[in-house]
Amino acid sequence: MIIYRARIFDTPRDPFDGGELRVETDGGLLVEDGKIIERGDFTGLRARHREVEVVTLTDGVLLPGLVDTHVHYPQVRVIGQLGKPLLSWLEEDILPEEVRLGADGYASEVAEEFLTGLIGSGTTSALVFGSHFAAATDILFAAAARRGLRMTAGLVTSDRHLPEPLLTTPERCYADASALIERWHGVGRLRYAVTPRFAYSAGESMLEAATQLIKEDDGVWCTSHLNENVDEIAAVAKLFGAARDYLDCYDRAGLLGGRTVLAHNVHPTDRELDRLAATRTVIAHCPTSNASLASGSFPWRRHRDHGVRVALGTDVGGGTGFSLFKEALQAYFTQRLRPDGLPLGSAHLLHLATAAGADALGLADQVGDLSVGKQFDAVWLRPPAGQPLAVGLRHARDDHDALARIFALGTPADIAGVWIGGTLVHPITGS
Ligand SMILES: O=c1[nH]c(=O)c2nc[nH]c2[nH]1
Ligand SMILES: [Zn+2]
Repeated sequence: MIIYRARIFDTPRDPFDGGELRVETDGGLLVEDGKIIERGDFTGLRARHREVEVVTLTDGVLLPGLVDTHVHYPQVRVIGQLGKPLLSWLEEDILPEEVRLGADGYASEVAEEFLTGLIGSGTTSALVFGSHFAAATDILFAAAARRGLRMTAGLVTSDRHLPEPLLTTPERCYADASALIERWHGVGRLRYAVTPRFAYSAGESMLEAATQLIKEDDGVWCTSHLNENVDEIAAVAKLFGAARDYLDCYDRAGLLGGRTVLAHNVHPTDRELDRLAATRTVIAHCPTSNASLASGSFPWRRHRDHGVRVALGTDVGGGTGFSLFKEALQAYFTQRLRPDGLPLGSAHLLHLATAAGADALGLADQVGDLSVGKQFDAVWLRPPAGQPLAVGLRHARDDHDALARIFALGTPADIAGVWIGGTLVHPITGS
């Protein structure tokens, strides 16, 4: 057993529904076998457990592990290709890089870089777009198992409009994905997600192959893209003549539901929002990507008014990095700039980057906050002395203000420690 002593912030209840920032100013978490078994004021906890080792994290703030609901493994080396819209960005910058993952050695290096980027940014759970190559996707799963990441991922599948090496057939998709499910789904912290890239590149039979995989193993997840860019939406409408709208391409195949996460939805119709809510399908909102690719600004109020579940994704490499602090801040900026924008405070941002993601990924019983019974997935933010975040934390008016400083100023360089299931996965430096 270990007691972690820290200033602890988390949001067990959604601030949109009356929840508030929960704070332990000098708190303690008693952790056994990776699970939090007691929580409270440090002095009281210590008095009840005098023999237990104490890890002192009192400088800085301890947060729940961050949850990224949409991020692309093969794109870590091409983050930051600025100035293009979705389809030309994919064709010119992204897909040529994704072809390179056909070489296993290349894929192994990229997998390590990807996981270092995620974990070093405080992300402890993620829904990850794998590679179009089964071997490269297998390499990702193996690397994530070694690092201990709580990861849901899958083989990305397409049968049109992409470079030939990235294409497959519904039969091959089914066989390759079945083998990966057999090997990885439910192993440790890993799960499988069927991953048709988007309706533009995955035709009806490819979507149906995905549905068949889900039907055969009802614990398998599903992820794809939706309504990101106006030209993409027009192209999809031409390809799926019988579909009512973009969402209907997935709906007709039977892919919607509470274990499906669709990225973007920047340009939804009201009918699509109704249908997303009725099926409990989650939208992964990816604001830096939406701004960088000029896809549009996320109509979050309409999603809320319709009752659609929304979580946060970095969408690396359309997004500009792995940090969910930056991503949440961009979500805040986007809503500030919209006439109908949702007012977001720092507690909303923390909830979005942690508990909302855990709920979206069906992990709310395990992670998302630092309550008793949850796994010890945690991020220790301890900015270097004298840096703006250290100054900001010292001069913050109150806890909400301190949390706002974290979102405004926090970067991976401020993260001193990351734990997943009680195991330190990103070293505590200099303490
Ligand atoms: O943001 C995105 N990134 C991608 O890699 C992609 N592929 C299809 N649609 C996409 N959108
Ligand atoms: Zn994406």
